[in-house]
Amino acid sequence: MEKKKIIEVENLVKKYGDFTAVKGISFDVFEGEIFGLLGPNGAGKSTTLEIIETLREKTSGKVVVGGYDLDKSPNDIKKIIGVQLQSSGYYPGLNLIELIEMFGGLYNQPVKPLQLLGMFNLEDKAKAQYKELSGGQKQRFSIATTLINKPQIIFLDEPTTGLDPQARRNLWDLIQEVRNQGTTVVITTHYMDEAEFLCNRCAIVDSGRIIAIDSPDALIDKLVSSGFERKKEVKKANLEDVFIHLTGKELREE
Ligand SMILES: Nc1ncnc2c1ncn2[C@@H]1O[C@H](COP(=O)(O)OP(=O)(O)OP(=O)(O)O)[C@@H](O)[C@H]1O
Repeated sequence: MEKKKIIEVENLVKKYGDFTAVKGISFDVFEGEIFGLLGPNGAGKSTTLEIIETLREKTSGKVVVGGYDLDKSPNDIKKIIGVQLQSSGYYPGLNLIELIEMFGGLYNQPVKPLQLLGMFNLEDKAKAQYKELSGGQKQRFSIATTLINKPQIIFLDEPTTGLDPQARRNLWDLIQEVRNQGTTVVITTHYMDEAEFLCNRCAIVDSGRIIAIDSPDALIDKLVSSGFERKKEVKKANLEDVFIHLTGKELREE
């Protein structure tokens, strides 16, 4: 079956003054996949994401999201996407239930705060304020809020940065669950293990260009077939396995 394109990016360019941060990149995201943008600091990942999210002006190129052209129908795009807010967007006086109700009001959507919080293991924190949450809980809440307007696509910019191994793995499961429920996920990350675990396909971005795009498996196979070998023999476990084995999989932040 032909996979349906939900995001089409063609020859996207972004200049900041004389500096060209995004140098004519093109890629498609298919419906129902987890698509990763990987790359070193300053590669242009966030810029690209923010343009697709309608939060930043592009210099040139074409972007189509859910069939809507960014130049003609940015407001239609806004309605079908879910974006993580900066922490400053969470009014300090409100608890998690009240925040979800407020966003539901803004999006004109009926919400079931406790059900949403339950999906993200936050029902115990329903009456807490955002600032009282641990790092992992904050990330889970911010991903939960991306779902309030029942979007077709959510965008996650480095969702597990700064989290401990248990919280990261827990978030990976949640992101997969969101995708399994039918939402397309676009994610940026610096963690290659994360991309390998989560992404159906990923684009590797360097200095504003896409230098490779495929499934993690295919990218690895291509490197191996070129004769690449790891210098050190790989052990059957790594230090993270030791850590998880010793400290368990349960979340520690509660
Ligand atoms: N508002 C801005 N004005 C000028 N230059 C900017 C602006 N925003 C980003 N840049 C520059 O554009 C380049 C790409 O930045 P961007 O944040 O998109 O990279 P990134 O791949 O997301 O990096 P990181 O992994 O560090 O988040 C960087 O060189 C950055 O300094």
